[in-house]
This record gives sequence, C-alpha cells and structure tokens, in this order.
Amino acid sequence: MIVKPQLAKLGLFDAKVPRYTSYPTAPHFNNDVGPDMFGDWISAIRPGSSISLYVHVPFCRRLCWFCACRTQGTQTDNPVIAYVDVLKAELDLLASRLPSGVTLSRLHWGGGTPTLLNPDLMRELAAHILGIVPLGHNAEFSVEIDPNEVDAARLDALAEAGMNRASIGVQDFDDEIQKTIGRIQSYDTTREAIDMIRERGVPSLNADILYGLPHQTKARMTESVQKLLSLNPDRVALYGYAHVPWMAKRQQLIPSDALPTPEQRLDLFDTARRLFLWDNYEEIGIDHFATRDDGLTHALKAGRLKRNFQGYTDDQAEVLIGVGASSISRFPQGYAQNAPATSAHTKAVRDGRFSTSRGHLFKDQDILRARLIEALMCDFRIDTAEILRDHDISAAKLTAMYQRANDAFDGLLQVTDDGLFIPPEARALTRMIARTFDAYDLSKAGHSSAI
Ligand SMILES: C=Cc1c2[nH]c(c1C)Cc1[nH]c(c(CCC(=O)O)c1C)Cc1[nH]c(c(C)c1CCC(=O)O)Cc1[nH]c(c(C)c1C=C)C2
Ligand SMILES: C[C@H]1O[C@@H](n2cnc3c(N)ncnc32)[C@H](O)[C@@H]1O
Ligand code: MET
Ligand code: SF4
Repeated sequence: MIVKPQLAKLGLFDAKVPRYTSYPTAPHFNNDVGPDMFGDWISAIRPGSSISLYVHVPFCRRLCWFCACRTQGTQTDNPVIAYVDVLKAELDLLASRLPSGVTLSRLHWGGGTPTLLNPDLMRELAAHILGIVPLGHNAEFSVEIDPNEVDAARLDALAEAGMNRASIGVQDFDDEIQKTIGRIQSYDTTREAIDMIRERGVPSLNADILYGLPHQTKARMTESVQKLLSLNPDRVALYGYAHVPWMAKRQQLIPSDALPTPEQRLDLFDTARRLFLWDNYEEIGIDHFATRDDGLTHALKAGRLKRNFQGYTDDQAEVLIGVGASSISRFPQGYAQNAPATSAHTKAVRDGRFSTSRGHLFKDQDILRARLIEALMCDFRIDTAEILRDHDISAAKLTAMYQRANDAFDGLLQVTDDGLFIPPEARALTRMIARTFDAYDLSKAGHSSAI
C-alpha cells in the first residue's frame, strides 16, 4: 500500500509535468517545420488510406475564467463567418496536396465552441470538409458542445451532417464553484442539451468535468459526480484543473488561495474515481472513464488505446491533420502546428499558404520514446516484446531504461522479462514516471501540477 507521505517523498505534490498528449510536448516545438514541409508531408500520405481531421474553432460567446484553451470571445457572427471562409480555403489548400482516395476515420470539431456557428455555417463547413475527404466506414464525427450555446436548430444541422458523438463541457455543477471559475451552467441547461442530443439519435455522449477547482471539497465533488451520473454519459473526461495563469491570463481572475492543495487534488480525484467505478464505468488511462461497451473500453482491452491531442482515442490512423488557428497535425515524420493567432493564420491562408509556424521533426529515439510514454499513459505498462518488434533497440538497453525509472521511484514499479508495469497504487505517479522516458529539458516549459 502506497500512502501520501510516500507520494510526497517521491515529489508528486511538488512536480510540474506535461500531460503527454504528444511527445515531444508542444512547448518543445521549434522552427524546423514550416509550410513547405507540411505540404510535403500531406503529399506523402498513402493514397486510399484513412486519416483523422481536427477542426479548431477559436471563438466563444463567453470566456470562462478557468479555461486554458486557445479561444477568443465574440458577440457577433462576423469574425466567425470570416473564419469559416478561411477554414474552407485552408481545406482547399489541403485538397490540392492530398493523394487520391483518402477517407476520414475521425472528424472532430473542437475549440473554443464549435456550436456558436449558426446552422447554415455548420452545414457549409461540414459539406466542404466531406466534399474533400469523405467519412470512411465506421467513421466517428464528434463535436464539442457548450450546453449554454446550442439549440434545436444547431443540433439538427450537426445530426444531419453526421455527428455521432457529442462532447459536452460540464466542469462542475456546484453554484459557488461555478461563480468562482466564471462559468455559470445549471443542471437543467445541461440536461436539456443532453436530451436534445439524444433525441436526434446521436449514439455517444462524452462529458468533461474537472477536479482541483477552487472551493471544491469531497462532498461537493460527490454531488457533482452524482449529478453527472444521473445523465448517463457514455464517457467522462475527469481532467485535473491546470492553473497556469502565466500562460492563460484569464485565470488571474481565479483566487489562488481558494485552490485545493495537491494532496487535496489527489483526494478529489479519488473521490470521483470511486463513484465512477462503483457505477460500473471502466477506468481509461489517467483521467477518463467509459461504459463497458464504449469504444475506449474495447480499445483498452484489446491493447489498441492511443493518446492524442484530444486525450484518449481508439483511432488507429497514423496521420492526424489539424486545421484552423493553432491546430497541431501529426505525421509519421513529425508534428506541425498552425500559427496560433487567428490573424496570422488568416493572413497565411488568404495568401495561399499553409500557416504552419512550428513543429517537430522526429529524430533519434523520438518515436521509440513517444511510444514508451504513450504505452504508460494508456496501459500503465510497457510490453517489451512489442517494443522490440517495432523499434530499433536491444532488450538490454530497454531494460536499463526501465531500471532507471524504477530506481527513481524507490522500486515501486515492477520490472519483469515481459516489461515495465505501474501497479495500481502507484498510478497517481504515471505522468512523473512517463517523464523519466522524456529526453527533453522540461525545466522551462511551465507545466501544470503533476496531480
Ligand atoms: C481544449 C483545451 C485544452 C488543450 N490543452 C489544454 C486545454 C485546457 C491544457 C494545456 N495544454 C498545455 C498546457 C500547459 C502546460 C501543461 O500543463 O502541460 C495546458 C494547461 C500545453 C500545450 N498544449 C498545446 C500547446 C500548443 C501547448 C503549449 C502552450 C501553448 O501554446 O498554449 C496544444 C493544444 N492543446 C489543446 C489544443 C486545442 C491545442 C492546440 C491546438 C487542448
Ligand atoms: C476541452 C476541455 O478542456 C478542459 N479544460 C479547459 N481549461 C482547462 C484547464 N485550465 N485545466 C484543465 N482542463 C481544462 C475542459 O474540461 C474542457 O471541457
Ligand atoms: N466550449 C465548450 C464548453 O465549454 C466545449 C468544451 S471547452 C473547449 O462547453
Ligand atoms: S470552457 Fe469552453 S466555452 Fe468556456 S472559454 Fe473554454 S472553450 Fe470557451
């Protein structure tokens, strides 16, 4: 049994570590990758293969204070209409380089708030995307939905366009917490949005909630999770609130003295986790829960669970293209990120260029280390046979890497002939353990709390 003093000694309550939605992580991207290289990577996609597409909509009607996403507030439709035009032009640029016969395994609209598009804009955007890359067999089309910023007409448009997974932002149901994080959203508003989504035959629903919010207590967490469970989501993302006011300026409105300590964050996570497990959800990686028949659960059991910029996924496509300001693409050759500012992104696309402003070209052991970290984040284990099959490394060198990780954690991990295993009681340390396989200097990246 591992107890808090031991976790404290191992540094869990002081550490700042990445969430490893990519490796190397975004703060390590550099200028090695630009629009020409991005275009070449698109051209190199295998004809007839299946890829994923992420569409970023960096606008919201309200700007929640806790939010660290790249988005800007707007009360009018003008910037949104202009932005959809830019997305269409960017998609045309893609079309000019994309090999023939490529289809989508996943289409995700995220943000920001994609549901602030009016129904006509939604239809226009969906038609434009699918005219260039159609959805493949069994494809998933998911959309991030703000329950406060959606209605019947917009949900009709999304359902008609083929949305088959909705992802709603909940964060927390407690009134005082909602006031402190600048996001008011009643239970009824959330429930009505979910009812409307389900009435339209959308088969799968994800909800995002947060632990580690100001004024959150175990009792309040319990109540929020129970309210969420009453809505029967198929999947839940239980993210740790990342308080990074130096990066996300609007978080300066959140009083840091109302934040739980790292020790309390661990308790809050554990409180929510127990409720999901009690209600028969499966635990997926470090921060997701899913019903027994959800795709993530099947992927976990089959060893096919993957990690990408949206968190966990069962998508097997090796290429993910991100369109829109700040979006990141992943290729077998490396990562490419679009210009973060909408203005710079718009200018590049209007000039007929991709806006790629930085990225990372895979070299040396990057792909090996990316897989070791992904395996830990998804499966809490590294399977030596799989690594030796897919990567150029000897069993001895790999075991030495495991051993170094185990030494750094007082022998809490299990190293066997089969691989490295993080036992259940040490799983709070997973991001820190993953970091021991990260070869980049993390000291200047400004990451959030390890728990
Ligand atoms: C959809 C919302 C979010 C996305 N990532 C985060 C949220 C809330 C959280 C997040 N991402 C980063 C940090 C800070 C460092 C850390 O704790 O690891 C936080 C709190 C790092 C980060 N992720 C992306 C980038 C470019 C960075 C570096 C910092 C920066 O430039 O802001 C990529 C990225 N993450 C998300 C999106 C939509 C995205 C790029 C399009 C989701
Ligand atoms: C897309 C999802 O990202 C999560 N999200 C937004 N901001 C933060 C933050 N600072 N820390 C953790 N998660 C965050 C929300 O849960 C949202 O629904
Ligand atoms: N903007 C939506 C919401 O807050 C989707 C999640 S946050 C990117 O509900
Ligand atoms: S949480 Fe959603 S609605 Fe709120 S600011 Fe962030 S992206 Fe916008």
